[in-house]
Amino acid sequence: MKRLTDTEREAGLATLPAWAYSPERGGCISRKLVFADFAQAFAFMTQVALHAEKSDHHPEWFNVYNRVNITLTTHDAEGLSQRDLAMAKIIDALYLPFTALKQV
Ligand SMILES: C[C@H](O)[C@H](O)[C@H]1CNC2=NC(N)=NC(=O)C2=N1
Repeated sequence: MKRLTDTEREAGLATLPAWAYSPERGGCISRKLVFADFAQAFAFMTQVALHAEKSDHHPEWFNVYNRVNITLTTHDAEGLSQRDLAMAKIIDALYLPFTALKQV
């Protein structure tokens, strides 16, 4: 898997406004998500995990109660690849139904 060029990365990130780019570890993107409670957070993580296993691309993540912080990078590419952008899109889509359930 090829690492994205600066132009490819900028074009890709323009379609992922919730994700922040960091040059750490050759390049990665992260997003922080909030849920109504732990059950909702873990239900979401289960859906992401099933997709990650199917596509052999796995998130680095941190969960405490209703918060999930996710980082995506591609080891083979030593930075950001198309696979990270594809995974970020899926994560955004899977998160959407949970935002409606969030208690404010
Ligand atoms: C051997 C296996 O295919 C690789 O280690 C896969 C597994 N999951 C992965 N996940 C992520 N995020 N980046 C990778 O480069 C990666 N590589």
